[in-house]
Amino acid sequence: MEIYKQFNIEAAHHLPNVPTGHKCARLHGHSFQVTIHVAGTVNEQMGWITDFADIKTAFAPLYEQLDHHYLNEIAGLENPTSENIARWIWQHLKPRLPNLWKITLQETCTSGCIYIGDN
Ligand SMILES: Nc1nc2c(c(=O)[nH]1)N=C([C@H](O)[C@H](O)COP(=O)(O)OP(=O)(O)OP(=O)(O)O)CN2
Ligand SMILES: [Zn+2]
Repeated sequence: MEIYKQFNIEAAHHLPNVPTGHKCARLHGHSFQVTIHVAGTVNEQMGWITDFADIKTAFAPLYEQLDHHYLNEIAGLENPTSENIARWIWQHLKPRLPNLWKITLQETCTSGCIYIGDN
């Protein structure tokens, strides 16, 4: 079974490697929606896979680094595309949340990224 918890992150960025004239070369902001998916078996005593609060606790240090920040200034996010942000979250979260299964990162209403690790 799979459970998830959503987080909203307000952040600014620009994309440094886009062609000249691309709109994303300019500084702009997004209300990113990050969804952390965890998979596992249901503990029958508790009736859950993992307490949602444990997902929140594991994600908290990353949330603090990302929310209301300029993403390009974060080590490893010099080119903060949806793909690179999702991968960065995975790399930092997986050691703290071993049953991490999938990260969905919605950048705008119509665009985003789904990442299940580079396995
Ligand atoms: N594969 C990717 N393509 C783009 C990314 C990305 O992270 N990965 N990022 C951007 C920009 O950050 C841009 O702000 C968001 O893209 P886009 O969907 O083009 O934004 P709009 O809301 O302006 O989309 P419209 O549907 O044209 O209104 C660009 N590409
Ligand atoms: Zn953008």
